[in-house]
Amino acid sequence: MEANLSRLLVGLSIQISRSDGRVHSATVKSVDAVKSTAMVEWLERNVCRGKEVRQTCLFQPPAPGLTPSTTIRSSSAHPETTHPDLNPPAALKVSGSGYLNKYSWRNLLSTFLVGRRKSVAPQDLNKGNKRQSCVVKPSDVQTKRGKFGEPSRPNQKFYDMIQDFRETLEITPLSAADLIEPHRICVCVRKRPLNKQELMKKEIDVVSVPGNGTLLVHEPKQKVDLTKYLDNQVFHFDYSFDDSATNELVYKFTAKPLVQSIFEGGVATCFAYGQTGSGKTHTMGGDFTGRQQNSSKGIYALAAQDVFAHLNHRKFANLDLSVYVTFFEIYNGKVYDLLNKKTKLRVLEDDRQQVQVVGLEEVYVSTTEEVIKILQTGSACRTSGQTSANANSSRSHAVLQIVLRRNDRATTLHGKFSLVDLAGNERGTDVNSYDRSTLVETAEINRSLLALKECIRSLGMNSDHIPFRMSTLTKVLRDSFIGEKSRTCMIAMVSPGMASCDYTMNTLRYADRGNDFIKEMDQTSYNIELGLPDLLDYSQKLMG
Ligand SMILES: Nc1ncnc2c1ncn2[C@@H]1O[C@H](COP(=O)(O)OP(=O)(O)OP(=O)(O)O)[C@@H](O)[C@H]1O
Repeated sequence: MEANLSRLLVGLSIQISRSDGRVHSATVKSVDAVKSTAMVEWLERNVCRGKEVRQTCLFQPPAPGLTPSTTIRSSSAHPETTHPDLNPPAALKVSGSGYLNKYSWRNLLSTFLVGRRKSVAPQDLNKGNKRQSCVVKPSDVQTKRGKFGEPSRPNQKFYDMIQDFRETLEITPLSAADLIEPHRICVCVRKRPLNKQELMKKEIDVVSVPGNGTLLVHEPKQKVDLTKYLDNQVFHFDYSFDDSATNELVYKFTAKPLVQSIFEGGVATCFAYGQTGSGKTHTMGGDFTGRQQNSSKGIYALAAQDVFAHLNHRKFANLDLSVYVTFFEIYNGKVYDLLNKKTKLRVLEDDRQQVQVVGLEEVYVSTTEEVIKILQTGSACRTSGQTSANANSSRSHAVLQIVLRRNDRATTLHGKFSLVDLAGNERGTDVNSYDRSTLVETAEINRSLLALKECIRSLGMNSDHIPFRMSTLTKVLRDSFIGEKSRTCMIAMVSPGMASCDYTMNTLRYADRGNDFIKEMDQTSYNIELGLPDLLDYSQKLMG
């Protein structure tokens, strides 16, 4: 290349593509006419980074859907969209499979439609076609080698891509001092740390939690030509907790705000949802030290502690209330009382549609310590009856109810808080045993989780019809879904490992209720191939 022409390149703003699929702008800083290369630089989290690229790559046309000025950004205060050359259908056509999938697209939309979310540069996600990747000089994404020249972990390349991506994320972790927003339905996500086994296997952590309710899954994928790329999926929730969050922090933003509502005569429900081993019991029942569970550190005990604090508060003292607890398990559609030797109980509905669990033991309690004792007895009963404790416990729903009753003759119900450790959401095909009982068990779990989702969805849409008869779980929790004063919180737990990626995506899709805009979009059965202007138009209409 001519030296003069080379010099003209200096200062040019170009789009570069990274091996993890991100495409972003960079500036040409210098050219080497002899080597026919150019040095390009860009800022990444305030750090200047650079690469040497072949000059020929600078003259490649932009990849389909990527005009140099295509930018979609959101800021926490003012959603801002700059897309002077945005070509909607092409802009959609950026994922490895050709189009952003429905979930990425929903989240991409909600990223710039919901102003309170911080930008995680979703415009840079899911881009990984061959033409874009040609401009990357892979010096800093090359596979790192161990002592003997072998890759230092399986899937090292994906690990590097994820690390590279993380460097660009703006992290705003949730802190105890953050404001708690009132929600009738609150949906959150919690990522657990990699466990010992996963660390030993050098599992890759594929989940990032930048904060502000956002969670990213870096789904490792491979194209037909064996090129590896990340399909980065963005999800938004009311709160997202990273692997350093304590149970106390999770409690503060999820179940704690519901305690007051039961003193105001409401019905509150908190669900822990997720695959086996994702941390449901850890969150609800308390941390494990080896096999020993510290029940005082779980949401069950923290909620009980707050209930007693409220009971003694002068604001509620004149209500003259007493506290009772029930603890039961729903397994294969049947209810078993964990406070009465796992007695099987019947669920009946009277002609006023009141659902009763006949004979359920309701124990009077006056301190948190008593509740903790009851939890320990109940949990032991839950596991002692099983031969394969973990597999079985994860395939039943455990429900702790904290009931407030007036000290009148009829001990009238005042308020109720149900805390539910749901069964693992693994699909039937993923279990090891295929015998009839396992299939029945799986079908029942799927049915109840689907019913739960439908009930929460109907509740969110203020629908007159709540399909609570679809399963025993929703029947038993019927009063959680009806009435003005019902409040619900769902905590979706995810495991961070690459091996759990499919389960994690399932969990997030289940919990991803999106925002009101998304709900309305669902109702109008929108087409994911709508052009961007149509969607912006629609969103503006919705936002009034
Ligand atoms: N946030 C966390 N921090 C540290 N360890 C955790 C966390 N979440 C879970 N764990 C650990 O992971 C393991 C599995 O967690 P847990 O038993 O709570 O999963 P689960 O979802 O209830 O599983 P199952 O459905 O089989 O009952 C436990 O050893 C637990 O201590």
